[in-house]
Amino acid sequence: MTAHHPAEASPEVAAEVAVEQAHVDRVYAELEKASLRAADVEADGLARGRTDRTGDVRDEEMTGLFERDALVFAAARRRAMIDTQYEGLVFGRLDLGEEDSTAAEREVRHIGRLGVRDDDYEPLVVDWRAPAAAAFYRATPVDPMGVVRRRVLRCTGSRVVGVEDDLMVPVAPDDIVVVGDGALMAALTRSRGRQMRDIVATIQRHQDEAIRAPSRGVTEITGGPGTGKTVVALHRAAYLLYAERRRFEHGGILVIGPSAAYTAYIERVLPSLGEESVALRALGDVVDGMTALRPDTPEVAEVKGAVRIRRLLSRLAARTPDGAPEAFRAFVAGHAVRLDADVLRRVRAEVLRGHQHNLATDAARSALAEAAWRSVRQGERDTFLDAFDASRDVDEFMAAWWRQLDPRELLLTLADTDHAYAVSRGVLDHEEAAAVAYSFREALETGEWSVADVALADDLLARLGPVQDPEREDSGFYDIEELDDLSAYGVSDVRAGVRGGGRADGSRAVVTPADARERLMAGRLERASGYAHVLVDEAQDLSPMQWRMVARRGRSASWTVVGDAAQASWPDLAEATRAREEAFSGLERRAFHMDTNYRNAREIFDHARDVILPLVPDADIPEAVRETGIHPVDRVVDGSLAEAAADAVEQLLGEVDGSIAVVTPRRWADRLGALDGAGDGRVQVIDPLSTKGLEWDATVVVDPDAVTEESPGGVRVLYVVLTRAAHRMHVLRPATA
Ligand SMILES: Nc1ncnc2c1ncn2[C@@H]1O[C@H](COP(=O)(O)OP(=O)(O)OP(=O)(O)O)[C@@H](O)[C@H]1O
Repeated sequence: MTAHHPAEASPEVAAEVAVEQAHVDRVYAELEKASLRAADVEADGLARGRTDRTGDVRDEEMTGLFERDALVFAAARRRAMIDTQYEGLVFGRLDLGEEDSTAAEREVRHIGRLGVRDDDYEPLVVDWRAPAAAAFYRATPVDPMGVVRRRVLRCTGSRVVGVEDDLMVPVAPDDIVVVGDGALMAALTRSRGRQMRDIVATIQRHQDEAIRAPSRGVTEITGGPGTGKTVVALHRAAYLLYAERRRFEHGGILVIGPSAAYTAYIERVLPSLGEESVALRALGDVVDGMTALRPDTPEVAEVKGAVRIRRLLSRLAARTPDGAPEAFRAFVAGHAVRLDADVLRRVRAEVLRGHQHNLATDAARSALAEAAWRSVRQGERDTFLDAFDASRDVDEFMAAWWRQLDPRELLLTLADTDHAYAVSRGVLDHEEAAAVAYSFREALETGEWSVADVALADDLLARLGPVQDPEREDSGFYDIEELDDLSAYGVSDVRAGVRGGGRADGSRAVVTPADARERLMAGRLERASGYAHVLVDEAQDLSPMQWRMVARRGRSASWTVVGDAAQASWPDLAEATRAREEAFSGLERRAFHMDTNYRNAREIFDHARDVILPLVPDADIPEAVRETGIHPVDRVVDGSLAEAAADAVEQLLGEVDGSIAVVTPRRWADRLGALDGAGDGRVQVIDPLSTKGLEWDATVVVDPDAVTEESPGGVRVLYVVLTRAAHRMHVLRPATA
């Protein structure tokens, strides 16, 4: 499906390719030289610069040279990575000048993933994010910005394999050759792999405006399916890191997407643009120390995601923990002290008004001492308090009465239905409380948290504070070395093995109850760290509780927020919008709307549009730019659905070069699982919700009515599913019994 191979190129194209190849060769040669030179400089150059100083000027020269070479050296290393994994380092060229200029009068400027200069400090390649590259993306025939011709180079590693030109002036000067059918169309018709690619060579003008918008405040990017929202947002992250490197390298950029399948899908885009320092997190992976892939049922997800659950969490956090003593009895300074349950409850409530539980051990001890003194009031107060402080009985009591509480432990208490009823009185009805209790029993059976649980744990973490290490005195002076071994503190890398998405067939691993609990409690929950910029994709899907969780990580951040309401799977948009507005309160806003669908062939998108519009008349419908003449197949299957799906896959494997998804609701997942990995790994079987944000060359959509029925967002989720295919789509419906 690739449009041009050098072998097929006309002599005219071949000549232009040769011209570009000569320049690309120069760039690589320069990088090679600089790489060797920088290695030398690294070895001894800097030291010589310091000792053999002949004055400030020389010193500065040396430093300047070192810095430049170090940069180029880093660039050379990055280039090695780019060559092995991505498309070419140099991807664009501008010919700048007057409409009737001659070659000698025109400036030629090459654009690439990073900037490279020659020995004379002349730019051989301009970084795509530099102001000098803006015209590459912004020039149009209406506003050419001095550009006569814009050229996109297609490279494989260091080899130029094709060029695509756009003329920005009505008539090309005589010595300018214009070849190709336009780079954008060539890019869009290409086949898709398992991971998203960058679009750095073909960013469109309106996309560039969103990418280079100032970082301040909140930048909202909206638009229908396939309009490039995600890819634009990721290029924006790369741009911000370039334009304001100091600020963003310190605070960092957090990118949040809907699922682990999504983060795995997009994870190559930023490294391909030279940026690796961005934190990519799925919604089940936002809180350090906890990872969740499992979805709840739509009903439970709704209960866990709505703000009213906070009342329940607040009660959980304030409760006297299970197993805590009901009364305090001790001899202190010769007095028998007795504090009953009521007094203890009052002391606890009083302390929690001003402190987070896990950080309040000292405050609780002091408050208890005061209460004890009030109950005695004999002798010297200070003597009493000193004795209280030194008492072993008090130590023992405190260890049981005010032990450290892990948010996850509190959540798991809800697995007990009676307890769930008790703490949810007036907040949840009986049925809801029972469903929540059931969901935590599922966690205890599977050893897996649900995605919605993560936001609940984070809320509790904000109330309780992080769990504190056991007192240092306990571990003894000579044990200090062991403190480096974090496993002794229950810290393990829970992030391992998360990639790759949920199990499409809904199967469960078998685990013993003890293993399950250990897995649920593994690692340590960490307090939210603040980021300088937070980018939220598929923002329409965040529940109010998830917005609160994300907001804790962006208290002083600027934001990029990407979404499309018509693709929402969260049912109460109004409540979610309120929670989101709280996160952004007072920040300046700017909005970008994308209205061209670059993904779906028009025939496929028309099909999806006809499904959504009758039910969501105000859906944001983009214009699909690509027509193929190939209509999707939509048919009722009389015989076996699994066989029909296998046939469709077989056919599509012959028709497209790239990736294929079989999207199936839960009820058919078992029967279709065998197709996963077919076609040498080109075929993926996936559940409807996990398709959010992803795309394939072709899709087989199984039982669309069941997709709607099983999904929290109903037809909106079916709309997501029907807009994932770039080139071909089969929709298979079971015959009704
Ligand atoms: N300027 C461009 N050049 C080449 N490809 C592009 C361009 N803009 C978008 N695309 C391609 O269009 C497809 C859709 O982009 P993307 O996934 O970012 O859309 P989206 O708006 O986030 O979609 P959705 O909301 O449906 O998940 C991707 O394959 C992307 O690479």
